[in-house]
Amino acid sequence: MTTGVAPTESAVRAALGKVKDPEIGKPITDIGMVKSVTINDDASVDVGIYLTTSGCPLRTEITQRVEKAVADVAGVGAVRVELDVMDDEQRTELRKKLRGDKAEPVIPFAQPGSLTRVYAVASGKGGVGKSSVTVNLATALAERGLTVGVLDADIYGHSVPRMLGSDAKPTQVERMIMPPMNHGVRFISIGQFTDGNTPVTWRGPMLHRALQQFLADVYWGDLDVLLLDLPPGTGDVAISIAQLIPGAEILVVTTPQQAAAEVAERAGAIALQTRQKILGVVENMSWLELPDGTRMEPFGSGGGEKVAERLTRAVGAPVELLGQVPLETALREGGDAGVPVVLSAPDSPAGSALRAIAAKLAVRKRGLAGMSLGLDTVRHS
Ligand SMILES: Nc1ncnc2c1ncn2[C@@H]1O[C@H](COP(=O)(O)OP(=O)(O)OP(=O)(O)O)[C@@H](O)[C@H]1O
Repeated sequence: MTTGVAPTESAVRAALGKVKDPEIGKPITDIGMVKSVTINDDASVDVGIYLTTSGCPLRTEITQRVEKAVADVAGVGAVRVELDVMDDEQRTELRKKLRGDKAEPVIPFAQPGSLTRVYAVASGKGGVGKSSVTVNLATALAERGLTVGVLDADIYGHSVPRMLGSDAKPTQVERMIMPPMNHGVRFISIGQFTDGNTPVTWRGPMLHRALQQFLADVYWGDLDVLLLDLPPGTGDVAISIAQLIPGAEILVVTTPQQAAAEVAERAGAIALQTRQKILGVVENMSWLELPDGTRMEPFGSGGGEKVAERLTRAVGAPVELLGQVPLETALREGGDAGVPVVLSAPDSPAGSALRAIAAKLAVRKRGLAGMSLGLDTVRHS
């Protein structure tokens, strides 16, 4: 924006202070990424930027953000961005800045005072739409302005990256893993660390260690919500999560058809055993809307409500049916195309239902999650 007024370095630096690194989510001026600012006589500006790694997949985006911010400063002519890469010392500095000086990474969500709500999405069996619900809720929450992460811990299915429409790999800065982001959602999947579609057959301690790493070594930033896509059924992963993040709450996804008693019993048993709170139930594939507007219920009806009722009795605290999501081609297509239905067809019946569930989750108070379990009473009754 050339105005005849010569641009000042402080104005350019102030503009750079508004540019955030897409992965780290902090201003580039705060994390040592601005190497130099040179204002030339012809009002053009040269900006030197340090990338965290040479293979940084976001170099183009960072360059564009910097160019745009600087070009908007009064008096600035052409903008040139020159990229450089941090050396080891600078990366260590960055890690310390983000992580503090701790030798061993800790799980931020397990620390007292953590403000991140952690929702572990579970189902009694596979194929009920657990990953679809996770990804859509995450995207809808991000749309509402929340900072959201998804950890795909479904070691059998890991479909989160596909459903979020990104095959980007995480980058690594020192021992920190930077999660890629799409549709405003940061995500990490076991699938990003395995070759192709090789199924992962980790069990027990190895799996526990992998989860611990994903929770501690990944730089998630200050999340409002972290959603965990658990493998179907109950087992090692649910127990590990409860140990690693005691405040995580369980969100149960079921279909109307599922044997309510069975699902509720298992989820309830896990919650009691791990002393976790059950956030609520989402019924998926509830009905199919026919062209004439009538509803067909291929999987029967009432499953979600029954699961919620039984869970309420099992844990002795109210468990709500948070919503019912109809069967819809747009939802499946959105998952396949990597654009969740809450974005591709937000006003479709499934898109609206999922957004309404996200709205319920969004208004829950930060930091209170899992604090009052009320389960001790149940254990003794
Ligand atoms: N409401 C719906 N309408 C149409 N298709 C759906 C709906 N919910 C899920 N699907 C489709 O059903 C298939 C299974 O869904 P998804 O992968 O989300 O289930 P899952 O419970 O996570 O399965 P797994 O745990 O085995 O990975 C996907 O192809 C998905 O697009």
